[in-house]
Amino acid sequence: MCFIPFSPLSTCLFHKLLPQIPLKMCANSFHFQIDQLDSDDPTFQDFLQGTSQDLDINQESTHVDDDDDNVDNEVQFNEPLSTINPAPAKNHNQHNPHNPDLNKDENFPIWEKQTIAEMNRFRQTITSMREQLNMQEAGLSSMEEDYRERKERYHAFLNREDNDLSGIGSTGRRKNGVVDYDNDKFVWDASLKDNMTKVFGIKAFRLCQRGVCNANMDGRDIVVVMPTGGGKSLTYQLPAIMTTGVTLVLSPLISLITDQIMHLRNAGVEAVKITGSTPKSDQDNINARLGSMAAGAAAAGRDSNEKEIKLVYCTPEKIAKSKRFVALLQRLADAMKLARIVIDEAHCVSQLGHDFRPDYQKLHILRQLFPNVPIMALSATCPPLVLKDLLKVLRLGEIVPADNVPKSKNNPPNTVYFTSPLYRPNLCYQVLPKAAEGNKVYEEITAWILEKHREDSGIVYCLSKKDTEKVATELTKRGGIRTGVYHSERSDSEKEKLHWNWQKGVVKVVCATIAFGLGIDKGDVRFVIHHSLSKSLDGYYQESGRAGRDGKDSDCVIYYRPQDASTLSSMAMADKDGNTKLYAMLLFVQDLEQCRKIQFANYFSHTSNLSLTSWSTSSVSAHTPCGHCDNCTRPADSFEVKDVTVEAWQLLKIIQEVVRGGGNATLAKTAELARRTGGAGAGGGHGRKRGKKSSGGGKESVIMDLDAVCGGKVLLKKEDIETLLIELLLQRYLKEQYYSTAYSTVVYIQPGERSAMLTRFSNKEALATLSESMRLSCSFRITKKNPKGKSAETSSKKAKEKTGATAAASTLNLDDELEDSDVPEFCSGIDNHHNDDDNEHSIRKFNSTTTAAGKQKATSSMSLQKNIRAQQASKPTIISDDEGDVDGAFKDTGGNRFIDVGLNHESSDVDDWMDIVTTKPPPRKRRKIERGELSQEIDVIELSSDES
Ligand SMILES: Nc1ncnc2c1ncn2[C@@H]1O[C@H](COP(=O)(O)OP(=O)(O)OP(=O)(O)O)[C@@H](O)[C@H]1O
Repeated sequence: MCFIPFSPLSTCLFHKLLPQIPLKMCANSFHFQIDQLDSDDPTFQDFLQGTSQDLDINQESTHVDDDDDNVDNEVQFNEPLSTINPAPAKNHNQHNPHNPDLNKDENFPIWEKQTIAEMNRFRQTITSMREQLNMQEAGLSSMEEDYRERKERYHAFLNREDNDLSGIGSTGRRKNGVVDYDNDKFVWDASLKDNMTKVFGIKAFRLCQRGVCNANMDGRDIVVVMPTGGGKSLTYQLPAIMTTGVTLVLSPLISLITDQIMHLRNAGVEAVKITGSTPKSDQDNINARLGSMAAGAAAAGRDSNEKEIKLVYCTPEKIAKSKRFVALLQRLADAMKLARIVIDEAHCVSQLGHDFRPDYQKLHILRQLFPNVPIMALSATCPPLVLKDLLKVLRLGEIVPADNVPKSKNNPPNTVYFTSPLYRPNLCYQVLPKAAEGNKVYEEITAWILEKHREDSGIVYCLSKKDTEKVATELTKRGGIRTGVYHSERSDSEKEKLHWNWQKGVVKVVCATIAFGLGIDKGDVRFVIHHSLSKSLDGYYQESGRAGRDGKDSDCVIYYRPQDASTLSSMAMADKDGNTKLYAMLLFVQDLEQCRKIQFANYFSHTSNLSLTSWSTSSVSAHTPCGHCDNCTRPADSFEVKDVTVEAWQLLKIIQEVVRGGGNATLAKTAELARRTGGAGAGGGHGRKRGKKSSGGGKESVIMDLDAVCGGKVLLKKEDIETLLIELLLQRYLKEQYYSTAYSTVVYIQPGERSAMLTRFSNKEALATLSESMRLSCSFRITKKNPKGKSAETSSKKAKEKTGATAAASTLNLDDELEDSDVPEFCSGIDNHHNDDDNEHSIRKFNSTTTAAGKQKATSSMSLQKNIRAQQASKPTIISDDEGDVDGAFKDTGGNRFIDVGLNHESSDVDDWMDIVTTKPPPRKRRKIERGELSQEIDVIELSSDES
């Protein structure tokens, strides 16, 4: 509304000359409709030209009055009513002596000029006011829309069957001041379901999807932990299409983004991506569309038929690097058009997670830049420290469970935490023994696939790029299986082609490193095979979870042999908590008795904020065996639990002897040595004896005198010895020692902190005095009839009878023992981990459990808690070789003997050198091994001529 002071005379003249313009009288002003002030009107022109000379337009007194309902288009003459008396021309002149006398014709030219100038200024003012008002109108209509929506919700709430007026504040509020997003009724319920079916073709919510959608619709900060394939995408895509504005989704992989965009577009949802690979013209177009959303489409003059963008996908790198994009988001947020920010695979935020991405850490700016925009973090695995880190990095408030959210939003607002049962009953877990020879492994995997899933899609995860190619070739060669290879060195176009071929079923089996799979949305993956162990149980859960996303029965198989542990260990040592995580994985695969589901449940409920209920379903509790995994279905005669106290003592004695002589031994070589295989016969003397010269001339083999060292060879199969060695490692009777060279890391085993509990006995007969509780037992697979011809079942039963109580008692006893040590206490729950980062995984305890047959079996696995403590107590020593020579594996202890038994982790097929060389410390003139020969000769040491 304009207030322009006119002199009373001007008012009268104006009205007289332009009677078509309505003159309104207000309490103290006159109004002319500006619309009718047509500059082309001849009368108006006349007025301007000749008779309007007394208009006194004061530009500076013009102002906008937003409160007035008559908005604009009126000019107000804010003279008092009394002054419009026609008589007052004189008075006017008296009041305003500078005004010329209208009756004097000679003054007209001056007035004319002044008036025209004034009128032009007046017009400009009106134009600028119109613009301002248009913009305000746009803002007003969006506020009206918002208001209408809220009003509807409010009325709907009042009409709810179970409404409770004392809780009103927003939808879904209950009397006791909390919201239950999972169960309360909400005004958008019907529309949510409608859109889910119509747009996404999904008939019913599953897991916590409904609750998450409700919390999203209510503008909450949210953390969602749902299993892979659980349906996390729907929980933000559905609210996105139902709310005003755009949802920003940050996702780590371009392939994943492309996949999501494709699905959304097929569903008719307007989704776009802005990544480094988006062509500039596309980016400009998207930016322009978002810009017009921020400005209000009408104001920006965009095509009204153009669909509004509902989801924008980009990588975290884009946020970290593009100021222009961030500025655009800010404009959207200011215009209340940034509905929410979704962070997919949110565990990548944390360095403690298994997929850390540095650019995710920069996402802390989101809360700073957009304090009012809700943030949603999604993940499939989120251990407590990762969750804690995630909340910290993203500046999210304290978490509250989804069924008990305080109605008032605190500052900072609470984060609503959703978690779903991680147990997926359609996945059948199995650990199969892996043959020592590579060819046999390929043969077995091929046979397994052809027998179980001849026509199905699957993934074979391998440890190295080389392995992926080898396995793929072998599967095709041996079984005609159509395979593809995926690893980080494949080009983008190769990866894209493989994705396409796999989706279409042209490629049946993808042999890949773990780079493959994050976010792959292929529902009918019927099997996931691990050619080697995963580095952690979290990783394994995630990788294996890519099977059966459509809910149909699928297989998850690990081929395991203990030697792989060395390879993994050398890789894990560089990671924070790497060994702790690997040990959990080893406990999983070593266990032949406890249901896999229960193992997962125990692990995750202790290592993450996930309660055990995450592993229960509506029908079964977390500790009810799944009934279909290998351990639930394992025939009783296919494994035996043996008392291995003597064998453990022997192995420790051997390793002790190796170390005493200044040598090192790998797991594989210790197993060979213990069985007196790999070369010459037994010797006497100090337990070691010079063997025959090697054909190379400079090398010398020495075999340990097992009779002298440990009363004879260990009477177990090689693979059983390896299994036992892993068990001893997990129970701190052994520890690892790493030897790093420029090319690789070799893992040796050494006596651990608990070894003295056995090695203090001088001979195996003396072990008989060991109390039952101190004896050790271990489970072994039975692949053939045992040598004595007894049935495996009988022997197994006997063994169990003999050792069952022992194992349990041993566990207890060891726990007691540890109570006095100064190892920190372990606790569960996120809050208890504040000052105990290293203990993250130390709080799980594997219990013996009921098998499918309903029998309580003794387990040889001691409490993992103790294992972890062992880890902390005995941090591995890393010896580094400054020279970087491979042959630097030699360890000079200053004595006369030199023993080195090694394994190169880079090749699992290496026929490792296992000789023990007795000699004085050789002079440092050893042959430098070239890169090409590394895998074959890592531990070869050439002696000087005088010692040969
Ligand atoms: N309620 C539902 N009923 C049936 N199918 C569903 C439901 N929700 C999602 N899906 C389907 O399940 C599949 C997996 O969903 P989605 O990709 O969202 O899983 P995710 O949790 O993101 O998995 P990942 O962590 O592996 O990325 C999709 O094909 C999706 O259409």
